[in-house]
Amino acid sequence: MKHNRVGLKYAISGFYSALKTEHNIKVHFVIMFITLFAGLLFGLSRLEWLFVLLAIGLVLALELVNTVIELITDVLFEDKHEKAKLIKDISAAAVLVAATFAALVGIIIFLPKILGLF
Ligand SMILES: Nc1ncnc2c1ncn2[C@@H]1O[C@H](COP(=O)(O)OP(=O)(O)OP(=O)(O)O)[C@@H](O)[C@H]1O
Repeated sequence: MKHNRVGLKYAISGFYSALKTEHNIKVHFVIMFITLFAGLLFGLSRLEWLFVLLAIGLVLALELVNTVIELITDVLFEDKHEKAKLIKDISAAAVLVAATFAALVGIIIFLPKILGLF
């Protein structure tokens, strides 16, 4: 139990470090808060919340993994290297796929509600 608490402390510390140093994570964090606020404002259904939360969690988790992959790549390849480029570009592509899915979820759920306001 104590071990779990210590693990959680390190995980939260890792999250703060990533948030402080990674611009993309900051941007996704701001988008997350705006989306959650909009969700509360529009009174999303249980199913809509499920998709929104899944999409947000997927993007944030992949951003964190992408950050780790970038860090490891920088340690392994100090100079320019074809493989380093490939690793970073594919890792960034994984985030892009999740972010695109999240944007689609956002459009499908929020667009009809926003249009309904007019
Ligand atoms: N060691 C390297 N060798 C070859 N290409 C590299 C190397 N490091 C980065 N690149 C290329 O430059 C791009 C930008 O890399 P950079 O390290 O500047 O930013 P990042 O760490 O991928 O992203 P960010 O810092 O914006 O979160 C990478 O996606 C990759 O295409």
